[in-house]
Amino acid sequence: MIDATVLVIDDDDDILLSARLLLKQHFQQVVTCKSPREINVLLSRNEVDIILLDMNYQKGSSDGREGLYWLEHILSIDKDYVVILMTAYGNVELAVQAIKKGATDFILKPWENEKLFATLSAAAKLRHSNKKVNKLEKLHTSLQTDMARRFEHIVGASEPIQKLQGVLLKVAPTDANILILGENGTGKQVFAYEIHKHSQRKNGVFMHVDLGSLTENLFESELFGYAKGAFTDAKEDKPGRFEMAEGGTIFLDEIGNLSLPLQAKLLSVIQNRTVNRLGESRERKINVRLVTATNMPLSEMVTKGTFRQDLLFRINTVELLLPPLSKRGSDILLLASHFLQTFNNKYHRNIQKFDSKAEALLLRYHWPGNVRELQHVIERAVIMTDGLQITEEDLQLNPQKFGGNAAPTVQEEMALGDMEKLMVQRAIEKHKGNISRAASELGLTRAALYRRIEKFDL
Ligand SMILES: Nc1ncnc2c1ncn2[C@@H]1O[C@H](COP(=O)(O)OP(=O)(O)OP(=O)(O)O)[C@@H](O)[C@H]1O
Repeated sequence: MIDATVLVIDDDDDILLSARLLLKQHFQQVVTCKSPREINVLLSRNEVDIILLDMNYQKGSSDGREGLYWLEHILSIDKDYVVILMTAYGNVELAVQAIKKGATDFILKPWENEKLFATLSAAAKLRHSNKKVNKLEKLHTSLQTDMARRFEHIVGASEPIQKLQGVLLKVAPTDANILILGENGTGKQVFAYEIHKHSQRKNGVFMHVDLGSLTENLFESELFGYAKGAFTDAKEDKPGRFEMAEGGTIFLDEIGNLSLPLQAKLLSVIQNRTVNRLGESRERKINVRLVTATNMPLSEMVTKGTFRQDLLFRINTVELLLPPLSKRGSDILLLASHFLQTFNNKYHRNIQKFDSKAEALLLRYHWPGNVRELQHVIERAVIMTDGLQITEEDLQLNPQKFGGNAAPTVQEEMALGDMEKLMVQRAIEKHKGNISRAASELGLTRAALYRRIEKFDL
């Protein structure tokens, strides 16, 4: 039984009866009616998928004009209705005209049952895939809107940020590969999305892939996809992220974390602009714009032999170096006000501003965690503040972070929690704020390390 509702419209009772008898054996629901004037009511009452529409209604008419009129009317209600026209007169001209106006197919009366069934079951398939595409388009639009809301826009009026925005606007519309460098939390992802938003691909997908979180095993299946049976759990064919980003932008974050063998695999995809799903020999062409980011010093890594020079040359057609927050002057206050607004909305608060001492502290502090840290500090302050202004105390900034040498020494009776905090602090200092490296030294994932930084208020 085909899961579709067919509406048959014809002024001849015999036709309606034989259509009903035949079609109800195969289709979930069959609705019939004698006059196209009932179309509006019928379409609003039933979830109709296919409409089988006669071309002539008035006695003696055979030019099919009425049919064309009602066809247009139906498609003006919803262009995705699948309409099959029928007529007793074999008129090729009319068929062509009907198809041009959006009919899906045409059938001659008297019909052969097999032919009618074949036409309608093909129509049901078409309707089904139209519905699927519609659903996916809606999902895509809502994801895009959601994404745009999440990233909003780049906040910053300082000279370095203005310059970067100028470069961004120049290179975004080209298809050049862009490498974004900068410490953790400087806004690499925000810039990557901004590039996408100003590119020719802005209506396509923006696919973010955190390479740092992919294990060696998952890398290929996740990025390039796999064929059914390629490995035990491969129950069906699955496209990889490159294919899913078709026509859009793929943002490969933490590219400095890739091992040399994986760098070679990625290079070959970028060079050939094709992917091979695991377990499949076929090469699939890809059309994606590549944006990459890392907080690691890729040039130094090339010198040390831990990053391939040819891969670096492929990805860095244009390089954007995001400055640490402490080098952005009064952007700190702009960003702080921006986050104050965001969290006022989120927590239904109405805090007006920062008092002058709090502002001075925000400007003085050196922000090792950059914009992300500022965001967390303001969120916490919005939650904790009782008054209408955020004070120095509300910011709860750790004075140890002002100097470099204030780290505590290990004491014999140090509590476990303090010990953990000290280890985390030292690892971050040792790697100059490079979270990925500190995390790998501590044997933690980046997310786990971020949780500890939050927990210990570092
Ligand atoms: N210029 C900016 N304007 C507004 N928000 C920003 C800006 N820069 C960063 N943010 C916000 O700060 C947070 C951290 O930014 P983002 O994730 O882009 O940093 P990142 O450099 O990609 O970090 P990581 O290296 O840890 O992945 C995000 O919530 C982002 O929305």
